[in-house]
Amino acid sequence: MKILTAAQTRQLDQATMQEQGLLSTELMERAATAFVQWFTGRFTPTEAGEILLLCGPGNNGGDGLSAARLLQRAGYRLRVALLPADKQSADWQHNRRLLPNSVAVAGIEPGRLPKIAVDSLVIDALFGTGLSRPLTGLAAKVVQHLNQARARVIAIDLPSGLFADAPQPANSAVVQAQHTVSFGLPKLAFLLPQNAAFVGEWEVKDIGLSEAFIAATATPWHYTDAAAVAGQLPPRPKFSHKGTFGHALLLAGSRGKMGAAVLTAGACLRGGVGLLTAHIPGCGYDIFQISQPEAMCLTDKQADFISELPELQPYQAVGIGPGLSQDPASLAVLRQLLKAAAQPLKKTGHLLPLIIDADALNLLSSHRALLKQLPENAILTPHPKEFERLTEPARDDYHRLELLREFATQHRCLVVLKGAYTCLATPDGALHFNSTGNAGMATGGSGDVLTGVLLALRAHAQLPAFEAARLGVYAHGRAGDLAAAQTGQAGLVAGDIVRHIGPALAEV
Ligand SMILES: NC(=O)C1=CN([C@@H]2O[C@H](COP(=O)(O)OP(=O)(O)OC[C@H]3O[C@@H](n4cnc5c(N)ncnc54)[C@H](O)[C@@H]3O)[C@@H](O)[C@H]2O)[C@H](O)CC1
Ligand SMILES: [K+]
Repeated sequence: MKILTAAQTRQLDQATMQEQGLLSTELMERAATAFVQWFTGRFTPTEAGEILLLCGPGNNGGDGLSAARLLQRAGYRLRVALLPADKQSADWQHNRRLLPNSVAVAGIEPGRLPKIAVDSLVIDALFGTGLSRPLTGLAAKVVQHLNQARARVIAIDLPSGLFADAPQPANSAVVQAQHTVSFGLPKLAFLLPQNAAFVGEWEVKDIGLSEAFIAATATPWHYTDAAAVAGQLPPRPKFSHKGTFGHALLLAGSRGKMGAAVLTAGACLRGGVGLLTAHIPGCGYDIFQISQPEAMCLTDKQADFISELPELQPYQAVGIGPGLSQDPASLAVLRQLLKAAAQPLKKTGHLLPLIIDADALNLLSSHRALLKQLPENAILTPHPKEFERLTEPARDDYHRLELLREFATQHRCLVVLKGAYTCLATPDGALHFNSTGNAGMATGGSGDVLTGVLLALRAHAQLPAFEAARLGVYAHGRAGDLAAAQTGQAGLVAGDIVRHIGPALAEV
C-alpha cells in the first residue's frame, strides 16, 4: 500500500471524482459514512451519551457535519461546536444546510469554549489534511482545552493540528485522540513514535479512491500489509531436497550470549532454510548442539568469542552479529567476511547475501571505513540506537527517516530499522513500513529471531534481497502477533516468536 503526501491526497480526491463522475459532496458522504460505520460498530448510543462534535471550516469539518447528520439519524445524541472562520468550504456549507435543526449547533468563542465532561465522547473534525501551518489563536486554545478535558476523542482523518507528512514545531497544539479513523491510505504521521500520543489507535477506511491514480503516483513511502507479501514465499516443490532451500552460515554467540545464537538458528530453521551451519565459540558447543539438533555446528579455536572465518564456498547466505561480542578478533572476522563477500560467488555469479546485526553493526559503527566494503544488497538490521551509531543522532523521527534513506542509497544496502512499524529502506530510496508485530516483541532476543528469518529467506536462491527482507520482516511481526495471542504481550519471549514463524509463513 502506498503512503501519499497531503498534497497528493488532495490530487487523489480530485482524480477520484473525475474518474468516477462524483460530486465532491458525494465523496465527502462516502467518507462520513465510512466514519459513522466505524463509530456505530464501536459505541452504542447509550455508551456514547451526548457526543460533542468539534467542527472546523474546511472539508474535515464538512466530514464532521455529514457524520453528525448520519449519527443523529442512527439515534445518537449530539451537539456541534463550530470553529469560527472567515470562510467555510463549499462542501461544508452543503452539509451545514443538511443538518437538521434538532441538532444543537453553537459557535465557539474565545471566552466560551464548549463544556467537555471527563470520559465524554468528542469527535474531532477541526482540521485534516488541509492544515497549512501550526494551529494558533482560538483553534490552538480549543485543542488545548480538549486535551485537558480527559475526554474520549475520536479524530476524523487526522488528529487536528498534526501534519499528515511532516513534523510540526515542538509544542504545537495537536489533538490527543484515542482513535483516528482515516480514509483511503495510511498517513506517514501515524507510523512515527513521536506522534503516538496524538494518533492513538488508527484505522484506514476504504472509500473507493482511484486505484489508477494511486498506481501512477510516485512516493518513497509504502505500507507492507498482507496483500504486499501474499504469494511471495517460494513454493516447496514435491521433488525438492534440502539443497533446494539453501545452506546458510551463521556467525554468532560469545560467552554469556549463546542464547542469541540459539534463537537466531531456531528462527532460521523455522524460516525454511534447507541447511544451517553455525560457527560459534568453543564454550557454546554443548549449548548449541543440544538446543538446535537440526543445525550443524563449527567451533572456533577461541572459547569465548569468534576469531576465525570458515571457508565460505558451501553457503548461499551468511548472517553475522547476534551475541557476537566486539572483541578485536571478531572485528577481524567481520573484515574478512566483507572482503570475501565483495567477490561474486563462483557458482551463481551473485554476491554472497549478508545479514548484519547487533554487535556486527556496532563494530561497523566504530570502524566506519568498513561501510564502504558492504556488498550491494547486504541487509542491516539496527534498532534506532544502533542505527544512530552508524550515522548521527536524529533530531526527530522524520529526520531519522531521512538519515535512513541516505544511508541505504549511499551504501547500496537494505536497512531494517526495527520498531513498532519496522521500516525497511532500500538502495533506491524507498521506505517500507511494516504492519505486523506488537509491543510484546519489545523483549530480548526478538531481533535475533528476525535475523534468523532473514537469513533463511536470503539463502533461498529464488528470493531477491528486497522481497526477502520485506517478507521476513512481515512474517516475524506476524509470528509475534500469533504468539501474543497465546501468551499475552507481557508474557511473550523471543522463543515464542520462533515457534510461530512456521504458521506465520504458512499464512502468506
Ligand atoms: N479522500 C479523502 O481523504 C477525503 C477527505 N476529505 C476530508 O477533507 C479533509 C481535507 O479538507 P481541506 O478542506 O483540504 O482541509 P481541512 O479541513 O483540513 O482544513 C482546511 C481549512 O483550514 C484552514 N487552515 C489550514 N491550516 C490552518 C491553521 N493552521 N489555522 C487555521 N486555519 C487553517 C484552511 O485555510 C482551510 O480553510 C480531509 O482531511 C478529510 O477529512 C473529504 O471529505 C473527501 C474525501
Ligand atoms: K480531524
